[in-house]
Amino acid sequence: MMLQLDNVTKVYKVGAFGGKTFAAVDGVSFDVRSGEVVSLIGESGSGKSTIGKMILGLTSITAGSITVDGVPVKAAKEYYRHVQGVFQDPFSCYNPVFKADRVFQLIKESYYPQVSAAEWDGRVRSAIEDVRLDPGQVLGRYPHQLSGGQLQRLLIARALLLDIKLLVADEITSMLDASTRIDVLNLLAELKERGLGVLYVTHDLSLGNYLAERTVVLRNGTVVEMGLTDKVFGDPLHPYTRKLLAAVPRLNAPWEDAEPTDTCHYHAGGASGALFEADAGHFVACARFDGCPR
Ligand SMILES: Nc1ncnc2c1ncn2[C@@H]1O[C@H](COP(=O)(O)OP(=O)(O)OP(=O)(O)O)[C@@H](O)[C@H]1O
Repeated sequence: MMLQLDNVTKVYKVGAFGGKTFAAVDGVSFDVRSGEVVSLIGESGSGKSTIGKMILGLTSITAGSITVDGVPVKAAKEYYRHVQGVFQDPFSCYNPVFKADRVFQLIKESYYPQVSAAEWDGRVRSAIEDVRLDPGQVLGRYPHQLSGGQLQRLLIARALLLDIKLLVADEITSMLDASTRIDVLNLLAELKERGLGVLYVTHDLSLGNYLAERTVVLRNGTVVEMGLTDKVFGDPLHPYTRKLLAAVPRLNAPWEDAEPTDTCHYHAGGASGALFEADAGHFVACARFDGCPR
């Protein structure tokens, strides 16, 4: 499986009558392959969710292309058999009027109508066990009777009932407490072992670091740095990445002052810059990277 984003741009119409436009995502290219987690990191508003939504066909692509195994994103049944998303707020994915396990029934009705009820029941139970839940404790319950972590895991189980190759996980741990969060992260790590590709969208660097082989750092809709997580975290080249990584705020020195200001695309005002390959597979956006006195 290969998810490929090629120069992807998303322009929203904004303003009272949609008279103005705003590029939420601007020329983004990266890929995700089978058996790997790629984390997409950026601050609020950097365009992470917009990228996730475009991959899932929930919003249109203004320019560029997104393909999964060469097939362009298509908001159609066959596409969703292989590509699924799980989102931040698990409660919003369930209808409070129905029991939570209705989400499994809906999958059966649209994808596996020929499977007998007994066989389906077995598949549901084993998918629930795969996400380390006890079917006896979660089946037959309403959403409000389950915790956020349980609902989140049920959504992952739902995705597993399909033949998924790519999971887009958008801030899925942000509403969970610390120990449940680690459980869900470990679950994603297991999915990767099974050969799935996972795009892990987060604003939390430590979580991205925990899971991902590769990291893509997004700022204002453009990629400022990407590469192996060890490289991006261990040898961050772009001042923006360094800022994100700086755990301790420099109280008496704004970071802008502490970094070179005249050689870097980021400081030069944020015009979209080309990505330079600074090191094997380690890319950084810097208009004059070669001259950067880092
Ligand atoms: N439907 C829309 N119409 C206009 N602008 C939008 C729309 N959806 C998102 N935006 C804008 O696009 C930018 C990127 O939004 P996006 O939700 O992708 O960011 P994000 O990185 O996922 O942020 P967060 O972490 O807060 O979810 C933001 O400035 C947002 O206000």
